[in-house]
Amino acid sequence: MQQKFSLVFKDVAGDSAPLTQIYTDLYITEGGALEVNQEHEVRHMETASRTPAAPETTITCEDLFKSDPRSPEPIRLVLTKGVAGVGKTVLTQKFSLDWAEGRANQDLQLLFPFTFRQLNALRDTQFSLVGLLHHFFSPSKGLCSFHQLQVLFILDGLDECRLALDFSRTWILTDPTETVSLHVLLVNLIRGSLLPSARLWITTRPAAANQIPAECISIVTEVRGFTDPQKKQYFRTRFRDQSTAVISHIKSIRSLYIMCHLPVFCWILSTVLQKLLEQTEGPELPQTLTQMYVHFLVVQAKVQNIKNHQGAELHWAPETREMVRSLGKLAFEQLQKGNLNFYESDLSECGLDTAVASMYSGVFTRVFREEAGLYQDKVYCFIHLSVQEFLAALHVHHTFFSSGRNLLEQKLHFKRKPEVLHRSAVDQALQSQTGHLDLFLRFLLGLSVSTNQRLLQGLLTQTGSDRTNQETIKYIKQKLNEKGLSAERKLNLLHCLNEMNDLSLVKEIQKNLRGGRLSKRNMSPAQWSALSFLLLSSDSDLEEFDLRKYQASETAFLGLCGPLASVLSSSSLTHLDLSHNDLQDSGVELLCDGLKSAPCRLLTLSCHNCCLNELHLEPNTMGDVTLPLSTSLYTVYGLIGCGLSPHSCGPLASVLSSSGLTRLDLSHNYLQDSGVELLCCGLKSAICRLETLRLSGCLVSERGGAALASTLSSTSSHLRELDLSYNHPGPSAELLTALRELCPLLLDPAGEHWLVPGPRKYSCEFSLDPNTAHKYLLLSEDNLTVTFVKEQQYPDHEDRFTGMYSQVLSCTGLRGRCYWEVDWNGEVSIAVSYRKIRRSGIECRLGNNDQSWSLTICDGMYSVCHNGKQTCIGLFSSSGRVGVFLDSEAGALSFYKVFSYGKLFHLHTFCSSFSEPLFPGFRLWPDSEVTLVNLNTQRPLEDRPGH
Ligand SMILES: Nc1ncnc2c1ncn2[C@@H]1O[C@H](COP(=O)(O)OP(=O)(O)OP(=O)(O)O)[C@@H](O)[C@H]1O
Repeated sequence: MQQKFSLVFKDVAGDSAPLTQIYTDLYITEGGALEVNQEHEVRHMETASRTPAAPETTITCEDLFKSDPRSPEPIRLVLTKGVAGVGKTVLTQKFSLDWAEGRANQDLQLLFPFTFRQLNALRDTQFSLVGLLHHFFSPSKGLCSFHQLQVLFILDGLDECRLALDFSRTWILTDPTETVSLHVLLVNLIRGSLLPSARLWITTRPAAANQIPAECISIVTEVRGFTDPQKKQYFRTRFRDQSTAVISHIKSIRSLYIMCHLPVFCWILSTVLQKLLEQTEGPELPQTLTQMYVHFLVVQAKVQNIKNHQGAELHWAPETREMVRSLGKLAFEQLQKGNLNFYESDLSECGLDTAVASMYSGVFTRVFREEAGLYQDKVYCFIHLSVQEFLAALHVHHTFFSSGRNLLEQKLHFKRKPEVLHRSAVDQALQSQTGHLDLFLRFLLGLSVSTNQRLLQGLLTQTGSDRTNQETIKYIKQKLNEKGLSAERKLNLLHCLNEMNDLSLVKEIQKNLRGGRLSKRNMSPAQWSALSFLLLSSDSDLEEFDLRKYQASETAFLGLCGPLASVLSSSSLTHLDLSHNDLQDSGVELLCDGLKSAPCRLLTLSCHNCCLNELHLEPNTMGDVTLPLSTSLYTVYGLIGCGLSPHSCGPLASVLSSSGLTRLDLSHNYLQDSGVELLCCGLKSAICRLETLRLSGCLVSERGGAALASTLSSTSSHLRELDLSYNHPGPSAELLTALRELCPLLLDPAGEHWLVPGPRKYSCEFSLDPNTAHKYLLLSEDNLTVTFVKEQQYPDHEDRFTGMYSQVLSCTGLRGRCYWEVDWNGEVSIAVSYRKIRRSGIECRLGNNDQSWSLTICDGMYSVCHNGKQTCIGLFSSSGRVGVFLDSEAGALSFYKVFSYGKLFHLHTFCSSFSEPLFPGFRLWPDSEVTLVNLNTQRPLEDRPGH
């Protein structure tokens, strides 16, 4: 075993290196459901990159079989899944070598590593378990009883298994000496009928994981590839002195850096870079995905030529050219059929005879590999699906430009215009539900770039200059503006433009972002997609995107929902704060696409004050796929709602119990007891990872409080922080208080009066301060109304506003949660301000400095302003009522339009950390008036004249 696993391939020439020297630690997580993965591995990898999501439990190779002290069950079967090339095989080799060399897992007395490829070759042979072990492991001869021994079987690559593992119909076998078909033997070993005390470790790509019945599996782990530090470690080991320059080059090209998440890509990239660095000083390093694969192919060809022509550095010798073309044909034809593994018959269909194929696999060891089937079929595959897609694109490109035949449409064209081929490729890729042609398209378009064609001179026919690609670029941009395309497909089109070196869309967006604005422009769908592309490929790690920085208007926000959905589904964005936004159904629908996607790694979702009054959850439509969060958030303006209906809350519990969400802020929403009870079902699940739950002001009373208390006392709860302030838990508060040690708790203020929907329950009273009133303002006797009048004679006072702005402040500074309403007439600013605001000069204008925030209504036009930055909201009416809600601790100041029947329409929310008490204040223009409404005694608005 030491001999077998101590060396791994180091480079394309077939040189090996010690595994212990090359091996870089992998990021492995514990948990995760079985899933059917229809995603392409490369896209999956792009999505799974960036920083690992925080609360995942990582596990080391040594601890795989260590039982959880809380669980009495020993670990019998570990299922490790991971996409192609993520390092599963290398991991099992490292495990075996560490064991064989006495470094780890020494409690095991016997270890039998198998690959399913090896077993496939014996699929028609009958074996007993003992016989099988004797067949593969000669030192085990003479061994026929395992009962007293700690034994581990490793079965690598379940996805390649060609044996029919039928767990429901295979009869029970318990005798390790009884000879049976191999599939019977394996089924019984896996389900524990045969050698129940033996441990098993099965590795698989995700798509095949569900072949093993859940009841047979003790734990599921996932190899996630390299984290950023691990990527760097890999390149440090590979490049030593040159590693700093190599790492900084790779980091500068985001798409390549992201791909290095996958060890097999690190290997491909290292191979290319190593050769380029050896050949020239200061070489031009690959900038796009196509360029990297082109270099990879060139490196292989050179190695081949050097072997065949005694070191002469021919670029494309005729036999190499033929070889690449035949492989391209095979790649394309099998890609169309969806095949990743091929047999001799497949090769001969492509005109490749097996002897030639063996030669190819011997030479192109790291492009194409032949698996050693002992007696049966030989199996061939490309080292990674992306290599197959690249060669397939090469074949389609070459066929079109050399013969005029468009293989995608089976049509012959006399004029070989690139756009004709490209259009059909774009159309076909866009029609795919699964995106199976996305990468193929990227390569095909990348191959049209002249620098790539120059590198392949002698293999490819030149197709003209980059100018001939303009038609294709125009077509892609046109597609990006069309309706009905999924965010994923759009993103791929952006990648295609990148491969074609067209950065015009992205540059437009960068210009907008630099200008700090997204709202002023009416952005096209293509530009919104470009924004999401930019967000995903930005050099800085995207954990947080603060839309507020760009002053997005409501329309801008809705426009962003689509891109955000694709960001969610294809990045590891971990925190999303949508608080104080009018999501609207259409925006929500778009966002949900992203929230539902399996790779979404969202941990924190804040919907603080989103007027979220019903959480409606759709049933999981994707079988076993783990849905991190599949909510549809329905927005209703005003905080009057209908509460969570029981049927819609059941699925919420299941979402919580299948997601890694750690923080959920549902404050100021209308959840009620029934909603909270259902939420608790999810919280109690062993998988739920929620640590912080904010339910402040959610109309929770005793029943909800009791449900939360019982959840907190359950062993599986991870909750470490619960905010139940502004609710009425009643006697259940005592139960909750008793659990403070387990989970810090915010219960105060509490009381029945908080069980009223909407912010009016936070209403506060204050009056205006005559000493602050400008000389054109007259206060009523009770200091609750202010009117613009002719000049008044007021005594001088240091607090009085003087100069050109007719303003007044309240007597009282406010903190915490406060709500007030004002009736206004004419043209006014409704504002809050720190006390220290200046009282004269341009600086004192409410909203025009960093100490005040205002809503101004002039000519029926509403606008908000802080620190001189004004944003228009829209046209409404020339008189009416405005509600103001301040939650200084949450850092939110919201303005609402109040309709005559009491409903609130959210206008705007300022988010800021308010460091001092805020004084309500007003600015009035001629013929205007403002009255503070006493919310306790007021008559309904419609009873009064003028409304
Ligand atoms: N831990 C590691 N350290 C260094 N290189 C690694 C590591 N894991 C994998 N590699 C590199 O990646 C290549 C692919 O890895 P491996 O064959 O283990 O992937 P896999 O997950 O088994 O893929 P598949 O599902 O296609 O069989 C290896 O040949 C090796 O070059």
